[in-house]
Amino acid sequence: MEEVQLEQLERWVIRGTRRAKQRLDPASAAGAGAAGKNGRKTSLSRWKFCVHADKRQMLQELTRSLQQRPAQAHVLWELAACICQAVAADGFRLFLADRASPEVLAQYLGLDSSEGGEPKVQRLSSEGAHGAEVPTGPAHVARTKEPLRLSRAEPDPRFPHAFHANSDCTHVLYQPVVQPDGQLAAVLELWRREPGPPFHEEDEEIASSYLVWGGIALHYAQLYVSMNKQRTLNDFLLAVVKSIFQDMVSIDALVMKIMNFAQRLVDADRASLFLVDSKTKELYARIFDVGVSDVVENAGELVDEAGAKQPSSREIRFPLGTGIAGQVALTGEILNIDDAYSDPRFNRMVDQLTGYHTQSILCMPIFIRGVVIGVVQMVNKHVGTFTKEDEEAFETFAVYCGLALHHAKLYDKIARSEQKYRVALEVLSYHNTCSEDEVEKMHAQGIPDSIPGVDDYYFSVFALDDYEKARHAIFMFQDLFGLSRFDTDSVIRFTLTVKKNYRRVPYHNWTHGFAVANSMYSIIKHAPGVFSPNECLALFIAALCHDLDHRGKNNKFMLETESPLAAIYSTSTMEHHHFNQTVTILQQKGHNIFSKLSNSEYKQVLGLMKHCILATDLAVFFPNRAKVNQLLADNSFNWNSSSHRLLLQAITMTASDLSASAKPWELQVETVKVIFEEFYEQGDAERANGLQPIPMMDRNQPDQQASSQVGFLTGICLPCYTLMDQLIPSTRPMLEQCKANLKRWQEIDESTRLKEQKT
Ligand SMILES: Nc1nc2c(ncn2[C@@H]2O[C@@H]3COP(=O)(O)O[C@H]3[C@H]2O)c(=O)[nH]1
Repeated sequence: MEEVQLEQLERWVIRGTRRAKQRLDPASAAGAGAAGKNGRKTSLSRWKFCVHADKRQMLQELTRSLQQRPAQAHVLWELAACICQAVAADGFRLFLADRASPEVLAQYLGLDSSEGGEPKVQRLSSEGAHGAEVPTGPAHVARTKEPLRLSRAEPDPRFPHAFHANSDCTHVLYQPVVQPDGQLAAVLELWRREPGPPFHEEDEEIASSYLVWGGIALHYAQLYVSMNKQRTLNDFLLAVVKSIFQDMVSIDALVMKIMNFAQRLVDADRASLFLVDSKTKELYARIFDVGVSDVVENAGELVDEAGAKQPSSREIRFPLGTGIAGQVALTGEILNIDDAYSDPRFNRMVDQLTGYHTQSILCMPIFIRGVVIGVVQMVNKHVGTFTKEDEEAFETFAVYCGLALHHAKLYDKIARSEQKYRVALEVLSYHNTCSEDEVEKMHAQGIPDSIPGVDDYYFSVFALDDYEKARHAIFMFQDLFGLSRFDTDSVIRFTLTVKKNYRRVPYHNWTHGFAVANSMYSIIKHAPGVFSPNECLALFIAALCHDLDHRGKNNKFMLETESPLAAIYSTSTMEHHHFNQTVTILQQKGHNIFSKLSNSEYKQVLGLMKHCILATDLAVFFPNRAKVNQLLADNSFNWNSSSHRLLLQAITMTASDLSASAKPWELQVETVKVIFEEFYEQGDAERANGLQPIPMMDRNQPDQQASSQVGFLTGICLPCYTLMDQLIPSTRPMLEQCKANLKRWQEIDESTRLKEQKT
């Protein structure tokens, strides 16, 4: 616009249009050219200076009206008024073309000021519907997309009814309004009365030239309208997505909102949502008749006067495959039907039931993971029938409807399984907590003030029954921490419930849990001041609980057999579970032994306990050992560093966990017996699962025991107690006994080999 004169641009466009016409239809273009030569001068200069020659002004006016009301019909109306003035016509009529069937014209009557500026149109059809006569001139121009000039004095035999006897117009010019894509947008009719001159080719040119500019305005009008529409749509979709994530509870309201918007978007009279009942292979109305004031939501129920929901006797439900909706549900394909009653698939039953008259239908499937779960139906477009554009817009909404429903289903599922989980937990907690009788009994019996020898590194746990072990555990707790900061009943209850939550497996049972707690007690007792009181608390309770609910199978087994536990925790699977079990017990009524701790202390102790229980995974020991070794080699172990202290706690946990290897020989042998029994049970289970157990777990290779013990003590236990000896020298008896046990295992291994060589 800055580089080129308006008139120059105009000439180019007109010439360009002519050339295109010539290419399409050389004969008629040559004829038109000849007529031009024989007729009056066709120079544009003649009208250039007339009323609206300043098209800049016209464009400005059009732009202004566009901003106020960017509807295409209105822009055309404004343009027609300009042309009418420019060619000095006495009046005009504007016929709008239907994009789907351009030969169907509707007369645009401008804006109705009585209805707040609503556009008024009168539909015309070839039969002259609504009493309106079809003017044959516009119909002809709509077909040919060529201008047409008629005069009363020179009747054209093709249009015998062009001039009414009672109308005073004597000359008419019909001008097609064609869009850049070649689609007919409208036909403009201009007329003159006596004594006005007939229209000439020059008038056509003037009109064409205006239409060039009008085309630009129209183009922008459409861009503006679609941009606005898109913005509204985007805003709405964003709101929908937000709602899906934010107010999960009001999903019904959300679906309703989506339906309402979709209905307005495609200008439908009613909208409904049907869902597939996969059990009965039926469709039923979930939301029916959006668009009327008393929408029936969940058509299986109706709301009575008092507001109570009552089952409806007229629930809308029909078999899959019946009707348009049923067809869409069955095939998963969109159906856009102009006249429902002339479609054999239409199910008239619903109209009979509701008394409503269905005309046009736009029906769309809703998919969840490729399966049709329902259909959305838009009924009766207010003007005309549903277009391709409606289909496209509607498709987006169907996707969002699906998304909302999918979320609703998932949410419902989650809510239900949460309830189920709670019920299961309730049942479990009843069976997995100790009885009040047991608490009472322990209470009545009392906790001894001292138990000689219990803090000895070589203390034997085998002499005690399960109940006595619990009593000893409570004693050790009381001895380490006193009972002033703790509720005695909670400590008793907690210990008895921990006992109950160890399974009856050969090795990882209550005896082992108790033995590890006892070793931890001995370490703490022999090293006063090494650990802080809260560290002691975490270490002792972690040791007592460190194998809660162990199933006698290791982490590798859990992973290989795809246990749900391994799905939750891919590393340190069982250790995470042991810690979770500990927390679960603490949360049971009357079990929170830490209830008197301050919030920050509680948090600290629980955090340390988690660290300590996770440290019993031997996979964690190796890197820990390397780190501590390095610190000791560098002489940089810092007792005030919290990370160094965490490392020390982790090694102390391992030392307690493996303490059977540091017990006198008879106790070591007794423990190894049950360890191997458990290993063999795992080996059996692996075999049953089609896996080959490692030799140590293969009950057909019992000769492996001594050599495995040599390996285990050399590779893990000795390094652990050596570290402990360096960090806490009072633990030396553990190291010494471990060395002695290793020697015995080496001897046995040696003799086993000799026996093997002999046979
Ligand atoms: N071979 C062997 N393994 C042991 C012995 N004591 C403990 N373990 C293993 O060391 C592991 C330490 O962590 P877990 O208690 O989970 O499981 C234990 C056993 O798998 C033992 O005396 N011999």
